[in-house]
Amino acid sequence: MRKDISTHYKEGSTLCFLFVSRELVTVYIITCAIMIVVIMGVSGSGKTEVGSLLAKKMGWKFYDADDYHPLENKTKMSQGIPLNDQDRHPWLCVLHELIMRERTSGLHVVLACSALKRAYRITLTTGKTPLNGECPCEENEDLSSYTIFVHLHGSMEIISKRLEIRTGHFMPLTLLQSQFDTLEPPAEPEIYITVNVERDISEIIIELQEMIKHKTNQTVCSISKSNVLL
Ligand SMILES: Nc1ncnc2c1ncn2[C@@H]1O[C@H](COP(=O)(O)OP(=O)(O)OP(=O)(O)O)[C@@H](O)[C@H]1O
Ligand SMILES: O=C(O)[C@H](O)[C@@H](O)[C@H](O)[C@H](O)CO
Repeated sequence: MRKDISTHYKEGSTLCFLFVSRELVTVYIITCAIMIVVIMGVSGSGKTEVGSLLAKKMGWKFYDADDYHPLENKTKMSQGIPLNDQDRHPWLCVLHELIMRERTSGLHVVLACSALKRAYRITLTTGKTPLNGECPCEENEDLSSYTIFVHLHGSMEIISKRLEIRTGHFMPLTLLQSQFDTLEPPAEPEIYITVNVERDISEIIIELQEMIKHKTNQTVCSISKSNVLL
């Protein structure tokens, strides 16, 4: 009869199980990669609110891409001028470097980032883009199989109502239409979840936790088994 002698030990994100019988040791190693959860969507869709709360609940790290915009980008937006591909490129490269660094930190990461176009999401995950060439990073790794895009989806009507009452933010409501015009919702082969934001935040978080758990099991955990004869 098999006896589980070590039950399990946890180191980083790897779980190891040893099963010992009279003549055989079976070693199962389950490796779950560090996940990058990008909370994306138009301005006012709730990226900061949902992303920070989700990270807090899960004990994960949280970053807000707005904190990494160069001053010129923030100035432009606050003057009511939408950013273009050239404006966003260096910012996306900085974010790519950030999530690459985080891959070795041992904690899952939540990044709130508009990531409106497919090409922007490619830059985020690979450091490359069909629009502007490669990022000037020392090393680029393709993180697409470890990245889940959570698209916060809501109507122009609801989101503009929320922005009307938001205070102390550089992004004006007048830019909302251009955000919707630029948006390319995520699609296969991207790993993504679409969440309706037109309900209570606590409901959104509960649903997201479940959906992320499900996606994580599907996409980034692998199991290896080996037998050692005694
Ligand atoms: N589910 C929700 N129900 C009600 N209000 C919400 C919800 N989600 C976010 N809000 C509110 O809507 C406003 C916009 O949310 P938030 O600032 O998180 O959006 P954002 O996507 O990060 O915007 P930006 O990209 O412009 O920084 C905030 O005032 C926030 O408190
Ligand atoms: O790609 C973009 O146009 C920007 O990231 C914007 O989405 C703003 O940063 C954000 O909405 C303001 O917080």
